[in-house]
Amino acid sequence: MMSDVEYLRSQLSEHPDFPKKGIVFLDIFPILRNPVAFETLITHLVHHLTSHTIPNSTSKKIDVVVGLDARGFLLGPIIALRLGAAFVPVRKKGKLPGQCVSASYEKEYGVDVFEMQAEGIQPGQTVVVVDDLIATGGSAKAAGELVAIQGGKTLEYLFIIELAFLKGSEKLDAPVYSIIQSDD
Ligand SMILES: O=P(O)(O)OC[C@H]1O[C@H](OP(=O)(O)OP(=O)(O)O)[C@H](O)[C@@H]1O
Ligand SMILES: Nc1ncnc2[nH]cnc12
Repeated sequence: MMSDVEYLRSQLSEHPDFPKKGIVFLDIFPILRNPVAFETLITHLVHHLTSHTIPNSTSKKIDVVVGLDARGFLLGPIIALRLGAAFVPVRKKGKLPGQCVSASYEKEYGVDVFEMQAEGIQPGQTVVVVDDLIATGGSAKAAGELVAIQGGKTLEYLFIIELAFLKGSEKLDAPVYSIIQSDD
């Protein structure tokens, strides 16, 4: 029988030269189109978070799930509801009302800015950051900075896919958990 990981990997689709030449785009949407695969994905991530497997974590209680614009919004709220935690979005600059904190991050061309509402995280709260994929780690690093500015403690960064050869996890201030690692 296939493991969860093998099953989820079999559901991904690869798109060479998208959105531009030289990039192999890994598409998670086939998983979301298939309710059995989507349930397997969410159950796998929630089980990971609730089964004492976060390295160096003294408490398994998670106060806040932070999801990254845009595909982290498809996973974060579901995980937060299953944990009984808050969901807080990180959005691209200029989209969130009220007082915000901001952090810049590097994209392939130039810089972009992420924001979080200032009341999103209280000092001392425990946080996991969720996104579909980590490539260079720039987006996740900026999200971690927003958590730290607010006095939150990031316990872990969670992804479906890690492009391991880019070593994005080395930029981050907490452990990374990814279901699928891609080495090319
Ligand atoms: O590790 P990094 O090099 O920062 O790249 C990872 C980010 O890139 C993708 O989003 P993208 O910036 O394409 O934006 P989108 O979610 O709006 O499509 C992906 O969903 C991550 O958020
Ligand atoms: N190769 C890739 N596939 C999907 N999303 C990405 N975001 C950054 N790199 C990506």
